[in-house]
Amino acid sequence: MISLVEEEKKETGILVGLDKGEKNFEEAFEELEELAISAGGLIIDRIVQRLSSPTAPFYIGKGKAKEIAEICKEKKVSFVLFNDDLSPIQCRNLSSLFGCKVLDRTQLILDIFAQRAKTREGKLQIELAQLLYLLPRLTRLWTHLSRQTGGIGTRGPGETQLEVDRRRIQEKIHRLKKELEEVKKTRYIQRSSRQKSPWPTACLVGYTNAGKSTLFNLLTNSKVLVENKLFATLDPTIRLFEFSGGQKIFLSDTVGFIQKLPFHLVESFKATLEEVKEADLLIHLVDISHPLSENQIEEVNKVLEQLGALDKPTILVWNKIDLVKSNGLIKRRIQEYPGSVPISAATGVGCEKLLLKIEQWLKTKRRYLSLKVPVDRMDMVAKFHRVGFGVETDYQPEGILVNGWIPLSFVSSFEPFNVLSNGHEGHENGNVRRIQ
Ligand SMILES: Nc1nc2c(ncn2[C@@H]2O[C@H](COP(=O)(O)OP(=O)(O)OP(=O)(O)O)[C@@H](O)[C@H]2O)c(=O)[nH]1
Ligand SMILES: [Mg+2]
Repeated sequence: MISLVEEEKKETGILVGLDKGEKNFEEAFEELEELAISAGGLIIDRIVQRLSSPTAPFYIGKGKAKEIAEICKEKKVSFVLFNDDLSPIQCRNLSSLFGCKVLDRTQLILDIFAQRAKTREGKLQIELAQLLYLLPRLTRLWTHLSRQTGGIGTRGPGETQLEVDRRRIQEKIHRLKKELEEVKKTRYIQRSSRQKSPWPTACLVGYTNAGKSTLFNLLTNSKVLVENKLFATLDPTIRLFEFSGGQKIFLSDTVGFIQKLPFHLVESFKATLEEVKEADLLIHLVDISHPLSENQIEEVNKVLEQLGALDKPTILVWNKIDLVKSNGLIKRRIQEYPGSVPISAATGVGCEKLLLKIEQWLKTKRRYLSLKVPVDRMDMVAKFHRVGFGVETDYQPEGILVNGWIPLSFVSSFEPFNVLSNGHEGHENGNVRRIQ
């Protein structure tokens, strides 16, 4: 529970939205408030201006801007947060009129990321995104910010770099990019050692707060931070998950997506998001209880497209079914999205079905082989054991009989041997089964 003292320490701010008549304005505005709260702010007022399009100098029109300036003075607010991105000029005009920090959606998201970044990679990426965003906005406006002592929108390079000229920022961007290249190499080495393993990687993706880390923890018995906050997870975590039948899969929990995810952020986080790009399977989690769940799917798909990962095999998972009162909604969603799976990562309901589905998918990546290997090729028997699962061996004087499930990419290396059966039948838990 938050104590009153903590409440007092929070920065107070006003939300300002421009309602251009687009659908879902209200929800996007609510999401902005959630973001502000996630960043540690306290929202004391929400102001909506209806205009068909923003005005160039003041975004919401000069009259409205003056009204807000009055409120800022009266209530001593420390920031005014806008629901869209502001141009550098709008930002400068508004902050000199309000006499406090003026933030837009992108800056806020960057700020949350800066608060959450824990690893060196995460910190480098967010710093790069902030500097890229800052560069075109580097005007006199920032001198007033540099006097602020921390707080929303000023973390990271804000306080220290603002008075530094463009050239030095560009140098820093260059350096960060180089450091990130190094990080990328390390990640690449880690990933290629995983790729040499016979087990594929599945990546949990989804809108922020969908429950990815909750499901990850449940399945892998891990303790990744779970919070009812936007962007709780920034750094990817990977664990090897073993099914009861013996198959395994690398499971990766990663950063959540959001609508209008700042472009620089996606660019800077490419090293992290490469996990998504390189994954063999995506598990797309959706909060079924969210009124805009379908929009969230679209937003996630947009980011996946930006990453070139939209065409990957994907299992759509409706999470948080424990929060849904009517079974009708769940049934409808499954009909609308054939093949999707309803679960509750919190209670574990439905997770068995999800695992079964992943297991079925894993099978499609493997083939059942049965071979007779000459006795002097024990190395191949060892390889069969290393890459296969459900492997059975029978030593006979004229050769070694082995059978089991082999990844498709390894099948050709066994082909020179006497393949007795290839993809037709398999032994599983002692039962012979026909495989399509
Ligand atoms: N009722 C209910 N709550 C859930 C369920 N799954 C997750 N939550 C809650 O939803 C909130 C967000 O969960 P996380 O697992 O942190 O979500 P995430 O997708 O990892 O979020 P980011 O890392 O921010 O992208 C937490 O408060 C969880 O306890 C569920 O099945 N039912
Ligand atoms: Mg998470």
